[in-house]
Amino acid sequence: MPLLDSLTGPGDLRALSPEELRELAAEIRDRLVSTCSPRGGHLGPNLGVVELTLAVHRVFDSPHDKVVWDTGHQAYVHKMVTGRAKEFDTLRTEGGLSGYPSQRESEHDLVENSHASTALSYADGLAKAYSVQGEDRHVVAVIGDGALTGGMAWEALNNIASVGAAERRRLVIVVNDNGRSYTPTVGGLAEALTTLRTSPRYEPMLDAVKRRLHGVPGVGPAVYDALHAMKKGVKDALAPQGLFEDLGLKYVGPIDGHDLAATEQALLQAKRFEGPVIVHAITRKGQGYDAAERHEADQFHSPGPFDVTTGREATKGLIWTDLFADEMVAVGAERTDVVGITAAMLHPVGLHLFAERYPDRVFDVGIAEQHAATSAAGLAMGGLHPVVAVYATFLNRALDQVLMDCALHRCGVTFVLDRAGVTGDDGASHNGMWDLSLLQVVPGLRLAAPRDGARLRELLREALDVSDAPTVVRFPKGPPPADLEAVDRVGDVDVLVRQGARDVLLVGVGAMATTCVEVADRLAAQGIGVTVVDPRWVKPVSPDLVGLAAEHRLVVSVEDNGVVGGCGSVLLQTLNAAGVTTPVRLHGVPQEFLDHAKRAAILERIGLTPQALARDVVEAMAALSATDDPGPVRSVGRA
Ligand SMILES: Cc1ncc(C[n+]2csc(CCOP(=O)(O)OP(=O)(O)O)c2C)c(N)n1
Ligand SMILES: CC(=O)[C@@H](O)[C@H](O)COP(=O)(O)O
Ligand SMILES: [Mg+2]
Repeated sequence: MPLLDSLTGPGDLRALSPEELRELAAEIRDRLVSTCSPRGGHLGPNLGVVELTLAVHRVFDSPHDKVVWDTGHQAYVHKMVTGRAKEFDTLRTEGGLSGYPSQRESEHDLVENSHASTALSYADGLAKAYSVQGEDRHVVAVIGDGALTGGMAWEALNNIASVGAAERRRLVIVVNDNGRSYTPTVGGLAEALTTLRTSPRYEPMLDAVKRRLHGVPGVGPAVYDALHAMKKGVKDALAPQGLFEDLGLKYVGPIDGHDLAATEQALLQAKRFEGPVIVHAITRKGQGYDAAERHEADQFHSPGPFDVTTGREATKGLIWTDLFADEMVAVGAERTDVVGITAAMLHPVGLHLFAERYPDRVFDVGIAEQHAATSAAGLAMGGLHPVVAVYATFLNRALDQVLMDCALHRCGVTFVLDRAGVTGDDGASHNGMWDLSLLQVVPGLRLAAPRDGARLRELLREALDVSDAPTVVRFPKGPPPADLEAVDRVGDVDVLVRQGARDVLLVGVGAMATTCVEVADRLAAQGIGVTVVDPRWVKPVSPDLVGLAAEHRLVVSVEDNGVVGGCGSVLLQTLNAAGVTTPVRLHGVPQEFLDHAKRAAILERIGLTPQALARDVVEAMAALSATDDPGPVRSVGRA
């Protein structure tokens, strides 16, 4: 049996010899590659933390000591060594292991949120809790150099470094510094880390002294502390004043995060400190798998399925992002005022082609969506039209900036939200099911949801023509449907199907318009008259949509967003305010945290399929015909 499969928990690691640890690290890497090959996953980040994870779990005593992983995408090794190696082949499959920590899976897992830059805040809270309760526990937070560019991390560091009580907080911050988010990490912080990373390696010299002293009778902590004091002097002489020491934080490193003994040594040293301490580990994303190490775009940050031997990824078909990327290049040639902003995701959000063509007109702000939004307001005030391209779920943390910096000042900023709607594989905190609800509260903001590639191009350009309010264009993960031409247009509402009597008005939001057309086909077979419309701009609600609703017996809205506060809810409110009494049924994503699974499987489970929707409409029409009342306004799923 492979050593890896014999592990029952982190305690087993402490009994392994250096040779066995090297063998285990190799087995882990093989398992990472073989498991990610057929299904994709965060291979690069996890290959980079094999030794670091082993060291953390050998030096600290999880779950008594708490280990927090920032973003959590690099916790596969942690899962393997905390008793889940045998089921690791179920990674990111429905009902199997999540791709992020999961409290339901293990007592060793704590933070499930995959939004970056939060680990230090959790750790600060945990360390305070244990200090207040007088509990003798360590808290270890592992945070990447990319996540360290996020504002929350610095809010936390400011608190962690506060003098006084901090001395009693046993908090070890491991900076996993591989110099990259997807692409190389940007900004002054990154440059400072690079300086530290490349500073004269006073560590090796010091380690050489320690190794010689190791095992010498009488050489104990006091000697090591004296060495540390000496190191302080050496470091000041050889290495730039610590970025972190200016904050008053103890700093250990930089160390080679792939040298297990050195990493353990540094963690042991940190463990002996009473107060917060930073261990700066230098690692390499993709370490140990040539195809990942050589992958120039992002070192296999999150590849799709790939061939183990060649490292070649399965060809990805056309996705919505590609259409956006292409249109931005075209816009860039026509509009010199248009600039792009990414939060450390240049390729994933599709700004890479624009950046290649117009390198001076794209700004990578690091993992800093709040800064992205407000700096966009500044860019607009300065006479440009910024396009802020982020994944929908990551805009959540910048709601106040959209509201009080962009909208309050009527700034012409366009937010392009990729991965809007159910994304699936990455679990609850990645589904883009919040934006259509959250953004409804922003006065003046205009929100568009294209149903296909042609409308994406149209609506992006319409958004760029709005200079006195923020605009939003949102689209889902994966391939776009075929272009679907309107058969008519009522005001600014596209009519996609008009068949039979005006029984049902099906309002398809964004990509759900195609689904609604398929629903109409099923309803026709039942003799139910249907009009399918695509509002294109879902905020504000078009008066033409209100007029259409008034002409029908039943309105059914369908959106790839949470049902609470989404487009359907707002349409209902608008109809009520207009005195239109046509009953409305809302279909959307249940207002819940959804477990990971494929997008299609989740849409099936929550009833956002033509079959399920058609069934519901037939039931409603039957009820309407019987009692002239289709039953209470229903939102699919639990609010
Ligand atoms: C708020 C937020 N924005 C963007 C992302 C997407 N994202 C996931 S991992 C990652 C890069 C993280 O870099 P780093 O912290 O250095 O970890 P590494 O992958 O290098 O181990 C990004 C941008 C996210 N998870 N959360
Ligand atoms: C961890 C993280 O936030 C990203 O790496 C995300 O998992 C990528 O998602 P896509 O695969 O949809 O680009
Ligand atoms: Mg990194």
